[in-house]
Amino acid sequence: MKLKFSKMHGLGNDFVVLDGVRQQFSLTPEQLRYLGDRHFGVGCDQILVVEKPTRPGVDFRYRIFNADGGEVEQCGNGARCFVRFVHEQGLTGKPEILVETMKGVIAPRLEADGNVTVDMGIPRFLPEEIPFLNDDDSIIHHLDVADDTLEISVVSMGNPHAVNVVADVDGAPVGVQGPAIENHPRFPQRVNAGFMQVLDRHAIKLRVYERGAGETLACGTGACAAAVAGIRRGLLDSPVRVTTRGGDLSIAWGGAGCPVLMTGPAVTVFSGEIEL
Ligand SMILES: N[C@@H](CCC[C@H](N)C(=O)O)C(=O)O
Repeated sequence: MKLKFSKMHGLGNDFVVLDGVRQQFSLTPEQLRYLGDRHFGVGCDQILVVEKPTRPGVDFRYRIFNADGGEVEQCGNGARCFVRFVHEQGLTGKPEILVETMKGVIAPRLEADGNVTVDMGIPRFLPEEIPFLNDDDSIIHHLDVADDTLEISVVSMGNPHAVNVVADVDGAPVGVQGPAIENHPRFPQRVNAGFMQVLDRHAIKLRVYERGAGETLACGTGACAAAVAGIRRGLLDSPVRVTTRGGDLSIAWGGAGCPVLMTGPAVTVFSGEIEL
C-alpha cells in the first residue's frame, strides 16, 4: 500500500500527517512505528490521522499515535498542524473547525497571521481523571523517583501530565527522571513528565519527556498543563509565555472550569509518498 503524507512540526515537535478522508487505510502498530522511525522510516514524534467525523456537528476526527505505535487522547502541537493541514489540502475553507478526539472536541482556529489558537478544553485534576493512584486531589503530590522525592502536580489535558517545578530546566535530569516518572507505577496509563522553571509570573521555560516519544522539542498539552499547574500553585498568572527548546507558545487560562487556550505556529516541511 502506498500512502501520501505531509511532514509537519509545531515548534520542532514533529509529525507525519495522513489524510484518512481521501485515502483508505488501517495501520498496525508496526507500520506506525516504521513511519515514526528516524532511521528506517520518515521519522516523527507522533503520527496524526485526519478522518471523517463519527458524530454530527463536528468537522473532522483527529487520531494521534505516539512514535511507539500507541494511540493517545490528545496532542496540542498536533492540533495546530491539523488545522493547517486540512486547509492546505483543501479539505475545508473554514478558519475555525471542530475536531473530535479520543477525549472530547477541541476547537482550533487559523489566525490571520498564520498562527493557530486552539481551545484545548477544560483541564482536569482528580486522580481518577489522570489516572493517578492517590487518595486526595491536592495541588501538590509527593512522588518517589529513584533517590528523590519530587513535588509534582497532576493535570489531564485529555492526556495525562505530571509537572515538576525545577530551579534550572537546562540542568534538570530530564533523561533520567523523565522515563522514571513516565513509567511510575502510580500512573497506570503512564504519563508525560514536564520540568518547568518559573522565570516570572507570566513566563516559564519547559522541557517535557513525552510518554511514548521521549523528550521532544516542545509539547503543546505539556505547555497547557505546566501553565495551569503554575497558576493553581500561585506561581503564575494568565497569560503565560512558555519557552520550549523549539520556541514559544502562549497559554491563557481563566481558572477552574475554564478552557485552556493555546496559541502558536504550525509548519509544513515537505510532502511525500511511502510504501507500507
Ligand atoms: N506532543 C504532544 C503530545 C503527544 C501525546 C503524548 N506523548 C501522550 O502520550 O499523551 C503535544 O503537543 O501535546
